[in-house]
Amino acid sequence: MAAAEGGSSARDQQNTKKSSAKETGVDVWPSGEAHDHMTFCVFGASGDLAKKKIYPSLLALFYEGRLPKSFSVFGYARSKMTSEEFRERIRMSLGCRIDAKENCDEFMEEFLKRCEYVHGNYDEGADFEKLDQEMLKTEEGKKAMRVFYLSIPPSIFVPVAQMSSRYVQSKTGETRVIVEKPFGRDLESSRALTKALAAELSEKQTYRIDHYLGKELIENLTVLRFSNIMFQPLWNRNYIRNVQINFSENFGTEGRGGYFDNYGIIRDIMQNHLLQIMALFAMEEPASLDAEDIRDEKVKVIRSIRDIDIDNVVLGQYKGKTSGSNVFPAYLDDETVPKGSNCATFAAIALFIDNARWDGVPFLMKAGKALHKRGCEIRIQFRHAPGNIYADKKSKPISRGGGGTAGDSSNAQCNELVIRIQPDEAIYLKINNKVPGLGHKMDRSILDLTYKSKYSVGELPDAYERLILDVIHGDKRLFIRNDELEAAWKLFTPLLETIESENIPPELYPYGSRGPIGAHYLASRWNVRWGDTN
Ligand SMILES: NC(=O)C1=CN([C@@H]2O[C@H](COP(=O)(O)OP(=O)(O)OC[C@H]3O[C@@H](n4cnc5c(N)ncnc54)[C@H](OP(=O)(O)O)[C@@H]3O)[C@@H](O)[C@H]2O)C=CC1
Ligand SMILES: O=C1O[C@H](COP(=O)(O)O)[C@@H](O)[C@H](O)[C@H]1O
Repeated sequence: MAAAEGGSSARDQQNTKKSSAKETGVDVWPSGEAHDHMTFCVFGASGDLAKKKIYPSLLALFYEGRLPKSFSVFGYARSKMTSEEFRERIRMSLGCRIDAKENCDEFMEEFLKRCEYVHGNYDEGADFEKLDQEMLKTEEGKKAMRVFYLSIPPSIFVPVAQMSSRYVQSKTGETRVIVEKPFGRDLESSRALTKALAAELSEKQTYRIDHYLGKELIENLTVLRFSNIMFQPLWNRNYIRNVQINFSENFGTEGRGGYFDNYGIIRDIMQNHLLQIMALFAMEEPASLDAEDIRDEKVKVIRSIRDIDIDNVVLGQYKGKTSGSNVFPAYLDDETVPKGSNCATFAAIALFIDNARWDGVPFLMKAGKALHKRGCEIRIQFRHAPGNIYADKKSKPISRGGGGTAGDSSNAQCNELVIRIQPDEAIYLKINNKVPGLGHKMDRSILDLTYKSKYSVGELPDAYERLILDVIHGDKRLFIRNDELEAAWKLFTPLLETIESENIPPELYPYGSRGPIGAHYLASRWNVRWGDTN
């Protein structure tokens, strides 16, 4: 994988000395492309994602010397504002993870100097021509790569792709386009979107972003699996009893109810983020780290997932709660949500992969909004040690008066590996261990790799930082290929059709709770206990 290898070595060689913002940046493009300028354009520049994620990530990359020496950032949207007003608006959203760093102000000012704004409609050729003219001015005749970020509602993905491909493609270098989710809302609409975009952009140019793939622990999943011999023999049905992939947020859809009601939690989180995690977890070892080899394996395993049976699904929706003087609204209290909506804000699903490695192993996914905490993790529960001489024997205490064994439930004696994706990134393994001393008391201990204790790297880069950098490097490992998308929709569309055609009512759960009780019944049906309830 020339691009990626070049990319990482170039990253490692970055000069991190923060003497001057003017000096920062890479001269030679990491993937070896012959460009000498990058123009990065955000369509939907006045929006929420641009403000929250894209500008802060670009600034962080600039600060770390990851951007090319010569670059410009364009914002494009319908809102009328001057470039100066745009810069002021960006300034308000910057800071975040770099504000405590050395010379931050200097970097911010230097970054803002490279930002320009053009306003126009999303379907007017003349407006895009104007954008092209402004870009050319900042490119000063250099060989320019152009990166377009479609940070806009999906309803206008196609016109913007059309206009940008007709009027603002780079004439001197490559053009790459980042497309945000949602990529459709079912198989049919996703195919239509893919077809319409393919008429304007080649697959090579298209970067479908799933920001979960840019998270540190997700990048590490393949490292953990394929570079540690101890995990390799264990990673299958012979040793793993079940796998749980849990996502929770401790806030509701506040402010996004209108968007959310058209999608629901299965489309918003499971069809993309959690399924991608499951694919990386369960796929066979790729032939290499090349993007196509990895994505080939992901598609294969997604295609091996058994059709989802509605009996293996629990749906929930949060209801309001009052706690002292705090009032937490119900999903249906949001004025942008249609009255009486049955949209699920929580789902739990049992999935099965019909292949030799995973035959019979339940993969339980759980995702919910307005739960008791925010987090995302993978839990791997291993089988019991066969014939375990230390297994619980309540009526037969061990000699030397130590009393106690490894616990009184079979779960307590099983090893569990937890990959905590967020917050507080960690990998830890629960093992049975003898409590030191003369007795024979055992307990469950943890081999703990908590990132913030182990690594002194400070705050980890945001997922968007990593993914934007990968686009600049032309590294597609962490982006969704069209056949992966197709396989994901093939899996979830029949389920979504059943839920919607039968208007299945969700089970209500209180805001801030652990979700509906039904999720526990689902787990026990497969002889599983949710690990995150311990
Ligand atoms: N916000 C988030 O946290 C996340 C967002 N996404 C996805 O990223 C994309 C951008 O998200 P976000 O920034 O929240 O979106 P916004 O709703 O904030 O829209 C972005 C911009 O697009 C323009 N716009 C909005 N609605 C319309 C419309 N109906 N027709 C034409 N233009 C419109 C507006 O700019 P103007 O009027 O100035 O042209 C707006 O500022 C979406 O596809 C979203 O699904 C994905 C993950 C998380
Ligand atoms: O894609 C989405 O992700 C966010 C959660 O992202 P995180 O990185 O903050 O965990 C979620 O809130 C949103 O509903 C969804 O569209």
